[in-house]
Amino acid sequence: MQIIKAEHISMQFNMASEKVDNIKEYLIRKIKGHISYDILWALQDVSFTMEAGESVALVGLNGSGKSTFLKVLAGVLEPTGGTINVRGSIAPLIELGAGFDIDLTAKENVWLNGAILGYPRPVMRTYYDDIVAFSGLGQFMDVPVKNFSSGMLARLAFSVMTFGTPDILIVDEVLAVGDFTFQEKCRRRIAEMQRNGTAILFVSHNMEQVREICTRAVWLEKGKVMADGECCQVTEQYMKKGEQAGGESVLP
Ligand SMILES: Nc1ncnc2c1ncn2[C@@H]1O[C@H](COP(=O)(O)OP(=O)(O)OP(=O)(O)O)[C@@H](O)[C@H]1O
Repeated sequence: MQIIKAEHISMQFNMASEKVDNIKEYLIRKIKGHISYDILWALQDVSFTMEAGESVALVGLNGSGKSTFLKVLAGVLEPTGGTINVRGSIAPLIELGAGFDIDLTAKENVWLNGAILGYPRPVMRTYYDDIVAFSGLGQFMDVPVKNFSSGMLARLAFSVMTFGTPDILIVDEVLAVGDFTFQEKCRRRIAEMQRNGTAILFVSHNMEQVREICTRAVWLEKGKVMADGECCQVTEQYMKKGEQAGGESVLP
């Protein structure tokens, strides 16, 4: 069963092309129509489908459009063009700390995120202890998350997003900031979710991790799909191209 169907997706960003020193100057220029923008196409005519239970990696150099595409799929960004159909629930681990209120404690944020994900309070009550235990942050649950390190935030976010069995788990580079003990735990949790039928959409610059978790890969470059196919083949093509470019930028 197809759970994601994205057709001809494009995403345009307007990048201010001159420096404005303060908000007052910005507003005056904006009212006078004196703000100029460069147009950047972060995604261009990207079509993508995903079957239930599949594990797909998005690979590509910095700025190639991976996070933008995940945000579009998760409904965080409205694409400039194209259509998207998603069947089922998405647990999005996209931006570290997104979905958290930094002034609230870790405990309050667990409840907040449970509500955002649509879990009733009695369900959250049954999951709460497991979420805390998995995060390993038991003694920090009453601390506001603004005082958390990026690794602690990643632990909390991963724990909150991966309880239950969402239809699709989106993981964007979040594992990179956790320490090796937590990365190992996350890998085991992802494998367990895969066994339970959750589809995984995974972004990482670590090709070893990508090959371990995914069977298919999609390679993005300058917002376009360069290849879509068997994971080892696509990642090899992608790395070969990178080596040939000798570290040259492929930013849009
Ligand atoms: N909110 C935004 N406003 C303006 N430009 C943006 C915005 N978000 C992304 N971009 C631009 O879109 C392009 C693609 O960015 P994106 O974050 O999707 O790349 P990425 O492949 O995830 O990169 P990385 O591997 O560095 O995380 C970049 O040039 C980036 O500057």
